[in-house]
Amino acid sequence: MSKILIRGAKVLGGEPQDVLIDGGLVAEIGTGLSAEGAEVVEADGKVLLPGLVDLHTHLREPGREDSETVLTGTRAAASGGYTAVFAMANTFPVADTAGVVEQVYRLGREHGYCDVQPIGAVTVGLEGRKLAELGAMHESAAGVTVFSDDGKCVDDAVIMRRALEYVKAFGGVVAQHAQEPRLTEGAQMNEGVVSAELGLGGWPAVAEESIIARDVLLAEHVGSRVHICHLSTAGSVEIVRWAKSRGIDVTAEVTPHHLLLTDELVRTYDPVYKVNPPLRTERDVMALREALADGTIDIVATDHAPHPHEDKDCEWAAAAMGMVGLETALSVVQQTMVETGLLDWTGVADRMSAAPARIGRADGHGRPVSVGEPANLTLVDTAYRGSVDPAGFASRSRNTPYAGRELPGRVTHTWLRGKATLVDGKLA
Ligand SMILES: NC(=O)N[C@@H](CC(=O)O)C(=O)O
Repeated sequence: MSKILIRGAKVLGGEPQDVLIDGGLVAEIGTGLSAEGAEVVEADGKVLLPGLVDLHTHLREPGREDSETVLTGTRAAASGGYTAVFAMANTFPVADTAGVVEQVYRLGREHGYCDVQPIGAVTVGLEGRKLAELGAMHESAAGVTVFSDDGKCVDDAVIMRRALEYVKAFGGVVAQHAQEPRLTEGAQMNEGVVSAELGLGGWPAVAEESIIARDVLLAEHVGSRVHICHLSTAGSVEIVRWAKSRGIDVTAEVTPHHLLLTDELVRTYDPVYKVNPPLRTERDVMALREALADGTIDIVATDHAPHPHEDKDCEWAAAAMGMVGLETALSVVQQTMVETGLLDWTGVADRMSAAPARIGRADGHGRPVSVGEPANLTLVDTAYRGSVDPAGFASRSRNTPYAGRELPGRVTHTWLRGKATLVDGKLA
């Protein structure tokens, strides 16, 4: 395996240093390191971060290869600086058996762009009625630790309780998509001033918050760990803050789009802004940013949800929900969290690498950038300014809300165990 010398990189935004990769590991860090026998990458003051880890990605394979595959999704991940992604279970067939999760896991390893850690469904067929074979998925070659019916809420309290009890036995975690189904029947967007004006069915904050409140109490009751997907409201933040102060073992994520965009955008009627949970208000956005900064929200997760154009380029009500996110996540976080002074690069490394790896138990990922650790790394040109051009995406889908928008920062290199997956912004 080749030697690589990354010269003059600001490790986690600190003073420029050289980082030598050898044998798939970080071999040396210092100034004026010898380049003998090594390929040199001039970092020129770019920021070096641990490879990013996404706890919430939709790769769509098997079943919806028209929107994404494990190959195209992991190429998109490498382009965005990711070295590991957790693949959601809402595929066709659903990832509710050892067979399906092993297939997805194996495809990730074969392609080699980014490690794929499958998430197992909580219930058979995501139907919410009967627990899936959680133990068998954990025992399989895929070693599933995270379980989620994402896209659907595990709304039956008894099923949720049983799932929490079951995964406790092997240190797993249930990642809840918090959406009370009856309160969101016919819902099209955030319930508020804009939905009233547009006459679109409202999706109340309480539909999310009531499930989070129930589930942190259930987690406390059974002494298990629960993770809350894509928090979108100020009230959800308050509940998670309260639960953590009580010592409940809860973690939470926020998506880049909920850190930046609001429901005002729905006035365009452009379904690119249609997403689950919906874009909320400015007040919610500010509360989510503060919660990510103070650690109430543990991680940024993309909820990368690719859809083919025929599922998005239609009238609002008929359009699919979701946005792609892997290739723009770090730029949105730079804009909303770093350039606002809410997080430094050490904080970003925690929220986008160390903490998601810890929650999902992704071995070898989210490790500090230090000697002896696996060389899972990403190099970011933080001074770059440019507008987003979806035509350049590695993802098979183009449903980004940022087309034509200027965002800061660009990932130039990604290394997975010392092997380059992205070089000068181009996939290896
Ligand atoms: N986040 C989304 O808007 N969409 C997700 C599923 C979901 O959470 O509804 C998808 O799979 O497309």
